[in-house]
Amino acid sequence: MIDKTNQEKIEKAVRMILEAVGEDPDRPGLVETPARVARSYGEIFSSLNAPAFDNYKLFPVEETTEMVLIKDIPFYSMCEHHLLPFFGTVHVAYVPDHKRVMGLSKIPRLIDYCAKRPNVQERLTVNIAKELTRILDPKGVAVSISARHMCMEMRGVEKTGSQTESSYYTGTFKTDTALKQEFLQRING
Ligand SMILES: Nc1nc2c(ncn2[C@@H]2O[C@H](COP(=O)(O)OP(=O)(O)OP(=O)(O)O)[C@@H](O)[C@H]2O)c(=O)[nH]1
Ligand SMILES: [Zn+2]
Repeated sequence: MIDKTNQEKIEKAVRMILEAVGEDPDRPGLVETPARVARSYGEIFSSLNAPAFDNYKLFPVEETTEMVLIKDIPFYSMCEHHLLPFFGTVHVAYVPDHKRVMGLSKIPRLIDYCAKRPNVQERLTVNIAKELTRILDPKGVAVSISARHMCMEMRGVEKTGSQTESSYYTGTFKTDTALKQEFLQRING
């Protein structure tokens, strides 16, 4: 949520942008636009004003499994260079330690937390792994992201449909080649 002062700040800025690009911010279709944009920025960048991610539950287990993998998690973020969206899917795996696992729904929540701020894809990839490590201290984490960047599609080089892939591995995913292969096989199969 954005407070009243910042809501008004964004509204003023959007009004100025509309004027600068040659629009009439007072025409009926646009009069509510600055306020709408301000509210939507409140959602799109919601993690900027949020405290550290603490909305999770850890559950004790009698025996830990091998890799826990959640794949094809959709995400939306904003490129920090152009403030245009980039979006796609995240695959996250971790090997539990300390006989505890994370509530499954909290992993997509954690991804949203990392995504809802200005980003580059590489930092988003690393941040997801670092947050999971902070929370779970697992034996290893693997994060793979495949995304489409609107700054490369609707402007600039205009490479429609191009996909940017990034990955980050820690712990056993770095040291155990077979484990990493299994992760890659599972996300690609
Ligand atoms: N590494 C990385 N680069 C990104 C990401 N999102 C956007 N970019 C790039 O950031 C760069 C910014 O380059 P600049 O030359 O400053 O900006 P620009 O003149 O708008 O560049 P063009 O997009 O090539 O027109 C571009 O090459 C974008 O493709 C990202 O998530 N990761
Ligand atoms: Zn961009």
